[in-house]
Amino acid sequence: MVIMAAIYLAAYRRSALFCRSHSTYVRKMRYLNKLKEDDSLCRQAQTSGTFYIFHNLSPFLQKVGKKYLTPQLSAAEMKRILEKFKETEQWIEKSVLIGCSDEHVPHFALDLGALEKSVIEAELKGSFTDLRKAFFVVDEKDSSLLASAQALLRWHDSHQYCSKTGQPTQKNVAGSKRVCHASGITYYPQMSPVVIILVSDGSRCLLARQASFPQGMYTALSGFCDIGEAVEEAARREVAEEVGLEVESLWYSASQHWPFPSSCLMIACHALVRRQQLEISMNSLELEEARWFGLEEIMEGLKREPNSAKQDNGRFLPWFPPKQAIAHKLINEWVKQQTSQSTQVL
Ligand SMILES: NC(=O)c1ccc[n+]([C@@H]2O[C@H](COP(=O)([O-])OP(=O)(O)OC[C@H]3O[C@@H](n4cnc5c(N)ncnc54)[C@H](O)[C@@H]3O)[C@@H](O)[C@H]2O)c1
Ligand SMILES: [Mg+2]
Repeated sequence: MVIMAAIYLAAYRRSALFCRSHSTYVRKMRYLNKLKEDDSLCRQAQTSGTFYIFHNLSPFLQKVGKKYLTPQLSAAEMKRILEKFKETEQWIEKSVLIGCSDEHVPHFALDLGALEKSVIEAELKGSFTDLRKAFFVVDEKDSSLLASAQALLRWHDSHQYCSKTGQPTQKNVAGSKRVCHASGITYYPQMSPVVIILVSDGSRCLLARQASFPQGMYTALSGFCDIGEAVEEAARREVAEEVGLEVESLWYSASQHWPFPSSCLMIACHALVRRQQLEISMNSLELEEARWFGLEEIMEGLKREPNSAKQDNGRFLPWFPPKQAIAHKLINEWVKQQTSQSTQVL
């Protein structure tokens, strides 16, 4: 069985690599899809793949100089670590597929939460770091990879049982689904859709803060989509609920997976509100403050670092979310829009 799978895997890789009619990207996506669908192919891929490790959902990082790296362990290194703990290779079965290289080396994520953290850290010369820190200190490409790997590990951890029968669910090898064999129900990993809206009146934009935010930080309005709601409806409702304004027009900007507090799909939009009613009526159950910002104040805020925001009188000057957050992109786009408008007027 294993030999057959190995032959198949080698043949599949060869055909995928030499198939000139498709781009590298298309071949890569097809290979990943195949690994999700074919358990024996994926089990074989685990023996030649690389592993990102986590401990109770905290990713493993290594600090090299001032940089934080996210090391990938080879299958042989994984085996060595597990043997050190007198654990069998069956642990590898707990890993989930999170991507592959252009050369079709598959990448997996594995949570070693049941093993002694300090021993692994000493052995591999690094540390398991809370994602709330790790996400902001690693390279941007690595931060989105860590976020989606953690989201998938978290989903498996919290979907061990069928919500209809209470029986244990089984993951497929890639970890792209779980099945309850008693009821036949298949569960797929989920994200909660959230709209994030940068409201503008044409020359100012509206930012808000919740009491739980770090001091001085303001961001765009946001909220979870209700069941059955379209993105446009959710955006209009959230603006009405949180600041009492009516959206006149709305346009999509981009989307992002956001891992805090757990797996949201952020759908980012710009909105223009009616000029006749610009007075904010804030919902103080959800927000601590919501106000209009002019272009100059936004440009100053974008330059400000959180640790330079505190003034001598103890108050904080406004600062905005870092580049990893889609709110940052919305604010930057608004600035570009404003500055190109003023150039056009001149
Ligand atoms: N990446 C970014 O730039 C960015 C910016 C702002 C907010 N966010 C994220 O957007 C998310 C939602 O923002 P919000 O707090 O303004 O939402 P919100 O205004 O909908 O308020 C949150 C409340 O909604 C309820 N709720 C409804 N459905 C929920 C669900 N599926 N999961 C959790 N709570 C649910 C809960 O009562 C919760 O307290 C947060 O996770 C936040 O981290 C990301
Ligand atoms: Mg909100």
